[in-house]
Amino acid sequence: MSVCTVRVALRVRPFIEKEEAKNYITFLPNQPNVIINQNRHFTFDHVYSPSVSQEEVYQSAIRPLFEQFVKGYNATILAYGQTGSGKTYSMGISYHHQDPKQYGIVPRFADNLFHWIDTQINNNKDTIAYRVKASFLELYNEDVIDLLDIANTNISIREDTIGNISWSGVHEQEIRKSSDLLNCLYQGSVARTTASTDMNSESSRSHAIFSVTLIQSVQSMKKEIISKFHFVDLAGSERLKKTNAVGDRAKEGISINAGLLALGNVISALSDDTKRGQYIPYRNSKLTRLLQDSLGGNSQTLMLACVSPADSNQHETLSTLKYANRAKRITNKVTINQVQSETEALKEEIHRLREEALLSDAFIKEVHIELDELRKKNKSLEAALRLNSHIPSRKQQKKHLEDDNATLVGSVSDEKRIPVTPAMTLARKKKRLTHPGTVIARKKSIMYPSSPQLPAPQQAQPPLTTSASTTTTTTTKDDLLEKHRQRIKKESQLLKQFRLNKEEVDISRIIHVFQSSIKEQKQLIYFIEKSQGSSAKESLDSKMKRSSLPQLKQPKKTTMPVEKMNPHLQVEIDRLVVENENISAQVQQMGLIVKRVFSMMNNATIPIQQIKPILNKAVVIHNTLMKQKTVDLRKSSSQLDQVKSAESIYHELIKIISLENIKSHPICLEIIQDLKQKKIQLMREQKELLMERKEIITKFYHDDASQEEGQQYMDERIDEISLQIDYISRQIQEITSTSKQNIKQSLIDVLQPLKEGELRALLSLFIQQDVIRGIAQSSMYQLAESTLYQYQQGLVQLRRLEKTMNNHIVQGLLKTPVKFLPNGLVLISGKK
Ligand SMILES: Nc1ncnc2c1ncn2[C@@H]1O[C@H](COP(=O)(O)OP(=O)(O)OP(=O)(O)O)[C@@H](O)[C@H]1O
Repeated sequence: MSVCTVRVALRVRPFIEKEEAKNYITFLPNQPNVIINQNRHFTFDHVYSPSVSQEEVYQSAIRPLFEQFVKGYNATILAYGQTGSGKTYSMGISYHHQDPKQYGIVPRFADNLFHWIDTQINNNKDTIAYRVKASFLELYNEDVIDLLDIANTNISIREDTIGNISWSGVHEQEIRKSSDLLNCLYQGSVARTTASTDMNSESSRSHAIFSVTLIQSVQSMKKEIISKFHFVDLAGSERLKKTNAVGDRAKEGISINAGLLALGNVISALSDDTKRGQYIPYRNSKLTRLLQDSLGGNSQTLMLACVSPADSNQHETLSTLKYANRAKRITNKVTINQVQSETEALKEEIHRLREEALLSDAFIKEVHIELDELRKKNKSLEAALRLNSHIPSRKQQKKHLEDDNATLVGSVSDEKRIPVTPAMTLARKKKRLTHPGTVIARKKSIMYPSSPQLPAPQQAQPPLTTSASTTTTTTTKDDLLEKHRQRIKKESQLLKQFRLNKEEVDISRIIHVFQSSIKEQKQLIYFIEKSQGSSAKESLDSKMKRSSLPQLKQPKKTTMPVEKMNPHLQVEIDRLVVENENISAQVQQMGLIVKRVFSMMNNATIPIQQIKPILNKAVVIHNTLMKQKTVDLRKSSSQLDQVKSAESIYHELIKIISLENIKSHPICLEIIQDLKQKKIQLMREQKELLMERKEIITKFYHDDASQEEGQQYMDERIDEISLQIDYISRQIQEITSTSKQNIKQSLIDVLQPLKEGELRALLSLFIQQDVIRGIAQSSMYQLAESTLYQYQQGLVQLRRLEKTMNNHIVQGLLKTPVKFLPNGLVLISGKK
């Protein structure tokens, strides 16, 4: 990584027709210096007088950037200057010149690039593949427009983890030859918003960014070098009065100035050594956001400051020179974008995996908790079963089995008391096949191997209860328990047999036998629970609950005794169980996301922008969840609860998204504080200017023509400051408002804590701004009517708010008489 400063080139265009050739700029031969009015010196990297040709500008200022661009560095040229100062002409963005000598920077760059690629291909003999893409964006009234695909509305600005800015969703045209690039330029410049103003018959009313991407694929090393070149033609900075702009044109002017003001603030922050490393207000406008990489980021940047030589534009020229002077001090940190695509992909993958791991960890925790609970329940159920039906504990069972095995050798079973389980049947079949010498003790009884080392059949067991031995028509709980006990015993015997005769055993059959056996056990438990009434319901609930654990693998379906269940009910239960599982998992995911967002918001080092994708993810989850809500959930109240909790989480999300909480993010508080300070400072400045202006106007009435210049200067400054205050006010309002629909309420919130003096200042400021705008749009002597009308309208609007304003100071203030003075000032006095 290397550090380089923003380079600045000054270009002074020739006089144009309507300008009086009265010069005030002095050029020093062979030196990059200019002197304004013989007293202000400026030094830049390049200074071009009106006689310098397009070719000279390209070769001296742009060619070095081109050389870096093809090595893999990003590059940006920013054309800055007042309306009609020659930005579009120099950049060549509005490509319609027939004379090649008049070609601007971009057409020359196109030729340069494809000539270079041809040479490379000839020299490198196909070891590197070259691809060129172009995009063309326009920023008009804070809307980003894709000039190569006007219908495209998917553009967004993204910042990766190391701060690189990328624009996604922008249409990128594949370029194969120089003329393709020029076609793009032409297509885009036709679509660009231009209009005629008093200062330029074809004035660009927007900021335009033409970008060329070069992708060099080094095939042997499987790596790519991607570099971008942005050509930025900024809209002209203009003052409403000077351009005589009204209506839409005036609105454009305000928006253009707001963008340029934000750009100026970014330049100031970056060029101020005392503020190095501090917050840079890139987010204040789309222009600065789009250009974030070119200012203080990973790009070699050249500012082409364009000025008019005309004396009448002296003020604008001076302000452009000051602007450019500040830009000189900005340092960028540039790196070659090697294998950028691969590293980006890996970074994203790591980020994604980290997030997944976080979620999985949480799920696993939840699963463990639920498992523990289930284990506890299982224990108590077993204990209850033992209590009810004398089932021996596992320890007892083991002992019992050992005792039984000891007595089983050579014994014969009683067919009435020993139920035949599938395992036993298998044993019988297996014996028939493998041990021809089996002795069949009785009809229907199980078979026992004649081999002495194999376990012999047990003796008939005495009935556990009297009913078990006497009742054969109705199966009682004790019958079943007895059956259960016998089955355990037999399974154990079978296992022993299998262990001894491994080579003859088909393992899949063993599994099958044990599966049937498990099913049998479940039937038994179900029967017992059913016979215990409410306990059956509990069992079903617990099964449902067990199934609603967050699933790391495929969810298991609840196995119910098929012959005891209504098949429709079984299907319905299965469906609900699966739904329940999904909802539960999603609710947990959302919960985690909300927690994460809250913790992120309390961390001042995390930019708000990083939080947004996570919120979006949560909203996607929420939407799927809400679709499921339409499913008939009457049968499951637990699911309704889940949906309700999902809704409450969603409302939390909505709050975050509507900036209610982001507002209290430390960065936001800092911005608001900063803006308030700036606003107060500007208001003070404006007050002083208004006083000065008043004096000038007074003198002006005394026919002191020499004051005209001063008055004009004041007007312009007041214009500028009003715009800045306007812009800052809007920003404060945007940041402090809870939602767009609720601006009135938030205005009250902003006004309520203000002291009376501050409120007066604020209101008078609003009114004065109206008056100033009125002055800008009408002539000095006819202002009274229109301004008074505007002023009255403003008051009506404020009074309308009065009802909703629960603040006696505001109410009192609105009743205060206000005097409209003929010089355009408004007197708000507390006294009648
Ligand atoms: N160096 C130059 N040589 C000859 N003519 C020039 C030069 N610079 C500008 N012009 C002419 O001056 C006029 C205004 O220039 P241009 O449209 O480029 O201004 P601009 O700064 O882009 O204005 P806007 O911001 O309003 O778009 C055009 O007619 C253009 O041809």
